[in-house]
Amino acid sequence: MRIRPFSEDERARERDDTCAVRFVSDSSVHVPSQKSESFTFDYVGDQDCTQEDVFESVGRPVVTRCLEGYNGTIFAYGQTGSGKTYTMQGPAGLFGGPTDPQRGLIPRCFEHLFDMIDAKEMESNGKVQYLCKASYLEIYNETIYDLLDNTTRVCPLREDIKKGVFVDGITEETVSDPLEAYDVFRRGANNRHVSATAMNRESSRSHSVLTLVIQSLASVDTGMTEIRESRFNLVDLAGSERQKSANTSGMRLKEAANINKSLSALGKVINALVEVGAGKNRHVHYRDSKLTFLLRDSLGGNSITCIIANVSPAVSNDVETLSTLRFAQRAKLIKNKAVVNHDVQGDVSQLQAEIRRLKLELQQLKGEGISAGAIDLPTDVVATASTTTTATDAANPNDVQPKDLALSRYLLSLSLRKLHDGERQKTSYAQTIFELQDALSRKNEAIQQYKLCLKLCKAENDTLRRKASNTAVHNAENIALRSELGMLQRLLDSQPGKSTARPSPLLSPRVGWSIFYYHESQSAALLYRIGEQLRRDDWWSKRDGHQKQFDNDKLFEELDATVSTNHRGTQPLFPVMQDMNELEVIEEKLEQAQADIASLEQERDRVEFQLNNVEEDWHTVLDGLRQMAVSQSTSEILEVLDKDNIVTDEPRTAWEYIKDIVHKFASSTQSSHVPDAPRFEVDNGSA
Ligand SMILES: Nc1ncnc2c1ncn2[C@@H]1O[C@H](COP(=O)(O)OP(=O)(O)OP(=O)(O)O)[C@@H](O)[C@H]1O
Repeated sequence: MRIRPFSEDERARERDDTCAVRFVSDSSVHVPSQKSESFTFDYVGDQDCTQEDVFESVGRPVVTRCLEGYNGTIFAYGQTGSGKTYTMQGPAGLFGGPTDPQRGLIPRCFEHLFDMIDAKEMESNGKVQYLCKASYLEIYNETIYDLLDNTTRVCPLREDIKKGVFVDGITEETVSDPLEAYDVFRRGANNRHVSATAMNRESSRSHSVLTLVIQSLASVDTGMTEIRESRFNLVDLAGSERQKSANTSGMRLKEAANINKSLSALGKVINALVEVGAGKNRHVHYRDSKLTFLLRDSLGGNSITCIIANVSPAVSNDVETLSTLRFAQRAKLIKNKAVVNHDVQGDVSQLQAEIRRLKLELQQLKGEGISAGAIDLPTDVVATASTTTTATDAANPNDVQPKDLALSRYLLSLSLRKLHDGERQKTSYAQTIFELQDALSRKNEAIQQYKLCLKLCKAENDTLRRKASNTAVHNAENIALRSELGMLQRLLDSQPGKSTARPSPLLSPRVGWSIFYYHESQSAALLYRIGEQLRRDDWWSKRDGHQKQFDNDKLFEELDATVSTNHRGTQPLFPVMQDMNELEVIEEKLEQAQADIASLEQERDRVEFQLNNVEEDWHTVLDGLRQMAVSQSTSEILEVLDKDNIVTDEPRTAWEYIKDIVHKFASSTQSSHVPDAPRFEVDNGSA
């Protein structure tokens, strides 16, 4: 674990420069502001830890083992801006060469690697030769790019039984000294996706993997050639970040989402491997991300793997720091099984010679009382040895040379390696079987889901069938209703005084009920109900998707058109209600009309009452006039009436009428005769 120094920004922002991580001992720490959890690591570098310190504790041992033939991987893991790139490469843009104290782990590993290669080659007097090839890739937005190819070529990830997981078509450049290796590294690093985020001005937006394939050819005494090949991965992961604090958007947000997704896949793989290590039966989802699939061997297989957990000293980052420490602590529980990757080659005569020597070796071992079983040789070797021992013994028992002992050890090591390889193969087959079983169970789940879907579809189908048969019943009912309508129509048409003309929509059975417009209200009410039934059927038919059978809307329109053209100038008995709203409007109008009628009737009563009063008044007037006529002449009566203004000017006809009556009374001998009360002409407007 490595804590980087405070950055300028953090110094300005934090209230004091107390480090968020406290040392409990040389190799264990805790984060006081969070839960007091302690973490123990192989090495803890504080803020003063140098690049040299990191190299000595991680780089040197791994490079040394890689030269022996082991695969090796070094990861830098941590929150964005925590110092991963600084640790692996050095300060941004620095490729200053072997003298720069700030250069990171990668350049230092190159230097150590080639120093050791030189030393070994010299020591072996040319019997051992090394070959180094470098490739450099990045995983950006879940796509693998070859960083040594300026065309930013996308490379597919493939799997092969012999080669394992590999990047197809990636550029591999042979490097024979640190300077050539620096050059490859510099070119690739310049092609990386880097951009400024709120947390880091030069944030790596991808995971980068620099791989050195180290091969060695060594001539052994027997004239055979031993080949060793190891892969050394130097991985600078992209930093995890919280979207909120990273303040990213658009493309940056997509990058961040992909980074977080692949880091979460890495976390899950680590967790699963820890559980597998604890004896649990877990499937490890290497294929969930390109990163975990590419580095499958480094994570849980044949590799010596180190993770450098980079953390920030700032208290404001303590949540991320805690998460990094927990990740590293879990990863530390994984136990990989690293083996030397070697093979032996030789021509036929060399191999035959070796077999002869091995037989002698066995013979000697037998002579020394060491059984093949005691050294756990493969049974086929033992069998071959026992069939040939007697003959060899008899021929020349003293022929065994002391150097055959070395050969025997070699044979033993070969056998053990074979066993080891067998074991590895068994493990890999077991893993494949496990993966297949997992895939199978997922397929089974999918099949179950399909079955469920099928069941639901069938149920839906049955419902539709049932509805279809309901529709058939409705249709049958419709036909019956139509024939009933036809019959009613014929009945009504045959009534005297009724029109026998058929409206044209009757040609369409569905519109048969338009005969309302020609029928008595009793029949029309019945037909109206039938029509409503038809409309309801029509709605159900539509709902069930059977509206194709009748284009009812058109028919109803046709019906309305018929109403307006064919009703022979009379109002239809029952208007066609296109919808309930129209019905409501008409009902409202009806209510309004009824209210109007009621108020008119009131008015009529009032007027009738006044008329009665007027009639009574007239009787009184006539009585008065009659009495006056007994004692006074016509002119005298008229004079009195005129003088006292008894009869006003309005209406004038009343005055004329009174004069007429007075004359009549005067001329009448029968004073009891009472003329009728006058009738005034009332014009329509003044009612
Ligand atoms: N040990 C250190 N000493 C001095 N400066 C450091 C150290 N570690 C990191 N820095 C500085 O901190 C800044 C961020 O570091 P760096 O870019 O390595 O972070 P990172 O973890 O790679 O971030 P990202 O995931 O965003 O790429 C850089 O300016 C770097 O130079």
